[in-house]
Amino acid sequence: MKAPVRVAVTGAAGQIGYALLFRIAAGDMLGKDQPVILHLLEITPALDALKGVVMELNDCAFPLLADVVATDDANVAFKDVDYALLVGARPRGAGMERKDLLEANGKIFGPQGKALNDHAKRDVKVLVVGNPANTNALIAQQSAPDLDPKCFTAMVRLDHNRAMSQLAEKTGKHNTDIKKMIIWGNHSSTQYPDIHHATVDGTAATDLVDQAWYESDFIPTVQQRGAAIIKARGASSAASAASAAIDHMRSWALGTDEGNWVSMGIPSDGSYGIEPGVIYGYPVTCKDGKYAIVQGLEINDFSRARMDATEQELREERSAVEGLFAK
Ligand SMILES: NC(=O)C1=CN([C@@H]2O[C@H](COP(=O)(O)OP(=O)(O)OC[C@H]3O[C@@H](n4cnc5c(N)ncnc54)[C@H](O)[C@@H]3O)[C@@H](O)[C@H]2O)C=CC1
Ligand SMILES: O=C([O-])CC(=O)C(=O)O
Repeated sequence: MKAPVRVAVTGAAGQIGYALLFRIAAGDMLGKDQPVILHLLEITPALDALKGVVMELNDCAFPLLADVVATDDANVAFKDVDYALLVGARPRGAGMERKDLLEANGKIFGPQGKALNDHAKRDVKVLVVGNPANTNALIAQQSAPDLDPKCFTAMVRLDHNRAMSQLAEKTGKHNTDIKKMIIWGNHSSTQYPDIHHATVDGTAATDLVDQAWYESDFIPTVQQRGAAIIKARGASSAASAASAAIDHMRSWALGTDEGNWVSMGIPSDGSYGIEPGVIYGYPVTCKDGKYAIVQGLEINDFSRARMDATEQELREERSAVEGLFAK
């Protein structure tokens, strides 16, 4: 049996937390041979609710759950952690854009970035889920000068999965037939779901669907899916978000499949002409616990305009939060 690894989850008593913790403890994220110690962070008023979640975790008698730490202190929550899923943040309501949450949520991520800087393992893998995820990840990263910026990622995997599902439905195929989907940019309504490199059961996706459907149906459906869920459910996506978080971390830790890639929000290194530093959705392959941007893809004018628009939004969000980087 492997030695246990430490996995921090913030907002552990929230909706996504409730859909996430039990799957991590069951081995869905890091494998059925990897014991985990869960470190659960909540705000003080939610500690009672968190106690109930811990009771339920214990009641599952999971073979892989080695221990649980429940706390309202980020310094305790991030002590020696190998993985950190930063979920705890307010969700948006109907009629809001995710960036409207920056004021309420941005201030959470400076102190948490600093606590990670001071206490986490030096190769910690951080996934920011709390919205607006890309810019919150930037705030955390900028507040952790002693950690490699590559430790910090934001979730665009839910968008990636949504895009695969839409394309599968349109072409009458299964999700597993879709390869090489891309979400470029921000987890927001400016994100650019790109099918120019995608294949469906080995055939180029662009040969199977027409431009009108791509432009006027597929792209807006994927961009607006979060809002559509809020309208239908009266609450933002939780189970699908938790599932995407599991997918993101599993790909990063255990690797991507040969001949395929996934989308991750990562600090830009300037690839594809994107402003260095902003946390931008890129196609990546993962191996041995590291991700690498897929290079050399041909970008046409249609794609370029959309990649630039979502980059522009990320630059604006960055300008708005520079005061929130913790020293
Ligand atoms: N990146 C993505 O694809 C997605 C992101 N989200 C975002 O995830 C976040 C969480 O969503 P839900 O779980 O549905 O919300 P929720 O309101 O059910 O749960 C959030 C939890 O975070 C806790 N919390 C608040 N501040 C905290 C702090 N400083 N430290 C630790 N915990 C804290 C709250 O007490 C609450 O229990 C929201 O910002 C939502 O917009 C949701 C879906 C997809
Ligand atoms: O739309 C929201 O606010 C929640 C979210 O990020 C998503 O479902 O993609």
